[in-house]
Amino acid sequence: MPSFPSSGASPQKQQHNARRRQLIRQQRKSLPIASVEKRLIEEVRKNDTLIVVGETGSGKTTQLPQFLYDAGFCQDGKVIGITQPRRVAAVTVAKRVAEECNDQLGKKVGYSIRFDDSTSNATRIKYMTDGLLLREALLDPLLSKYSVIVVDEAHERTVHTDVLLGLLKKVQHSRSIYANKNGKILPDIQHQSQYFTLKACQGTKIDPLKLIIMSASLDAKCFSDYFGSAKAVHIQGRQYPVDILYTYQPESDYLDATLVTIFQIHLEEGPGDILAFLTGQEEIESLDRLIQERARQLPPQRSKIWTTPIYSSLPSEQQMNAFKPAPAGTRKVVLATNIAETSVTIPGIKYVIDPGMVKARAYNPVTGMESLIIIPVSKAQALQRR
Ligand SMILES: Nc1ncnc2c1ncn2[C@@H]1O[C@H](COP(=O)(O)OP(=O)(O)OP(=O)(O)O)[C@@H](O)[C@H]1O
Repeated sequence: MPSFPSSGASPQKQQHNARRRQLIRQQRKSLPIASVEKRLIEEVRKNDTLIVVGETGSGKTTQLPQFLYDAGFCQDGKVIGITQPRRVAAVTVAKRVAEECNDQLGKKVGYSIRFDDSTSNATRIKYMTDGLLLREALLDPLLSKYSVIVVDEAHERTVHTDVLLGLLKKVQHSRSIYANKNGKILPDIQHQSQYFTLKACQGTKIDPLKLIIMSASLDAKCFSDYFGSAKAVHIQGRQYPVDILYTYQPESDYLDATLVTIFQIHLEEGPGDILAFLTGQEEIESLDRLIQERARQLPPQRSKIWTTPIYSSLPSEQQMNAFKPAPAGTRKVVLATNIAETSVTIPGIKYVIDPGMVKARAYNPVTGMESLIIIPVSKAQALQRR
């Protein structure tokens, strides 16, 4: 939780808070993105659309909005909006950034997802799902309260993200016309729909909309072409080195292989929590049962494993358990679907097991129906899981 200089806090608590703030400052400084802050801001000033590609963990999601805020992009009460494909990412990142700003969630930094809105009039850095921004655009077609919109994890290419990108391109166009005409609606506006949208905003000061498209693994050229040769910036480096170990042969039963690997790590490797990627609730529950059974057969001092699931249909409060630290001497094993793949940082994870499968929606042209099928992950997804 964020810490505040509270007169009521005990000296130990104040000391703890000061140490935590110091640690967060150091963590922020050590992120690869910290060394390119100036350059990024210059590029955003020069270009209306910017594509930012950087390794997972380089600090894009948490730091760039803070750089933009510090550079004055929230003057005149404007808001920086950051979209995420998943609710859990919007919530956890907003909490982290509020803590980094040493502020209460819902003040300078907040999140807004369907049925849960932590923002207030003071919010200037707003994390939200892409679906939520689409809904906002129905009420305010120029998205006039935003100075910058950051579309994060654009490589996911969900229907919402793709529709949003098309819509944002139009919004940018309308806003630049409006800004160039000093807010006057002139009769030379061709499309009626554009005319009415602009007319509704007559008298309000509207600047061009800055758009930033981000990911660790997107095909920058494809996005750049779509946005009229938009500039792409690559951020080099990651926060921690990663060793990647593969199985010699493909595993026919990846669930069993995951179980074996979890116990190999637990019994043979040093401390650190484990994150295993599975395809859905059923697999997660069945692996959870198998882990409990096997753990019961271990000697008491080695049986301390705490499993915690995270998948989209799990209630939000239960999803948050995955972010809690394990009791001392216990190893946490997070069993997750691809919900934990992007923009979600689970503290304490040292080992990641990726069987390389995902449950995806697929259209069957023979039956004319959509169904969920288990398929190998894309390269982009595999990169995100590292
Ligand atoms: N909820 C959190 N709790 C603790 N630390 C966090 C949290 N979120 C982020 N961090 C820290 O901030 C660092 C940068 O995370 P950030 O999400 O900004 O990176 P990113 O480049 O956007 O990665 P990705 O491509 O996976 O979204 C992480 O490596 C971690 O050290």
